[in-house]
Amino acid sequence: MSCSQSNSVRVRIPASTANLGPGFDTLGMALSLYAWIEMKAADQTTFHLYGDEMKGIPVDKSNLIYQVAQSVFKEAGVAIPELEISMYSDIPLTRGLGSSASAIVGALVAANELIGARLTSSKLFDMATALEKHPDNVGASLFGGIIAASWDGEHADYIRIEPSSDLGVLVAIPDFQLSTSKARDVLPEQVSLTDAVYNISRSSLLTAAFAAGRLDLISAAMRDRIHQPYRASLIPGMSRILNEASDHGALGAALSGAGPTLLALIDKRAGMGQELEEFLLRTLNEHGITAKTLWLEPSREGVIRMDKGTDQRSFLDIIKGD
Ligand SMILES: Nc1ncnc2c1ncn2[C@@H]1O[C@H](COP(=O)(O)OP(=O)(O)OP(=O)(O)O)[C@@H](O)[C@H]1O
Ligand SMILES: N[C@@H](CCO)C(=O)O
Repeated sequence: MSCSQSNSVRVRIPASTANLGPGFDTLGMALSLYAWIEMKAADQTTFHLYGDEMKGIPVDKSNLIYQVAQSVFKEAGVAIPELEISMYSDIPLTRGLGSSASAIVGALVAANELIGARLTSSKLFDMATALEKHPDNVGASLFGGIIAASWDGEHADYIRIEPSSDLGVLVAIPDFQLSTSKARDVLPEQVSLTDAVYNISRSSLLTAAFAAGRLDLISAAMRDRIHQPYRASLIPGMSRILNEASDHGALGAALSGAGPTLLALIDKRAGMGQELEEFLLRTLNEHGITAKTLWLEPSREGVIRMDKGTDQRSFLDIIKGD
């Protein structure tokens, strides 16, 4: 592989929320919270990880970013065994905001750009979904906006929906981590036909409501019976928040991904919802959970390459300035 040692690729990847209530493993949305990855071929593999969210991430070849990059090179039939990888992230780890998906998507796209974009975005989506095991987080981080996706074990299909410009997002991020595998372990092997129909109807309605910009339907459509009730014991206060968030100004509320973050959607035309924010924090506090809130937007852009076009800043300048 003739890849100049000085060529580097820098990408910005959005966080994501998966499931959006009833759309378990299928409906995701990109969020305006980001991670950045810089990658270049090197003589020896080195890592530069910046920021509090990178604590505990391995800095050897077992690192997820390195491993994913190598899978791209293998798929494309090229060899770049040694890499210099820099990463900064504002996406909290293991909280239900798609940190693993952002790392996978960033690594896939950076590695693919490094070799001249030999793999298609559809191939990258399939590889990302195979790694993450479900398409909702990775689809949102790749393509931005709202993603409805399905996965047959080999190929992922998706439709991207442009989020309404009136849609705002409030997340309450508890001060504890909950791994996706632990949150999946509490789910039942089977659900009843009644619960399946309950979810299919709401997930279909929610997808159509997003596509049509019908924010008034979100409250009814965001209810779920196949994952949130089973995960409630892992997040004290969650059931009350999901049941009562609409009384405090939310269009709807859901567990974000596998949790523990809770997400509420709002109509920005109605104001920024201080009462809603206080309700979320107070309810979690009453259940012994401390949390921080963030006001976010849907991210219309998915992963983007930052070293093209206007942005010529160094990686460290991005960390300081963005
Ligand atoms: N930048 C990174 N580099 C290496 N590993 C990472 C990185 N970001 C995340 N990971 C791995 O992913 C794990 C978190 O994945 P997990 O699926 O449990 O949570 P999440 O992706 O934050 O949330 P969710 O999937 O529910 O939205 C971390 O514990 C870490 O092992
Ligand atoms: N759809 C996944 C998202 C977490 O990665 C779940 O809820 O388990």
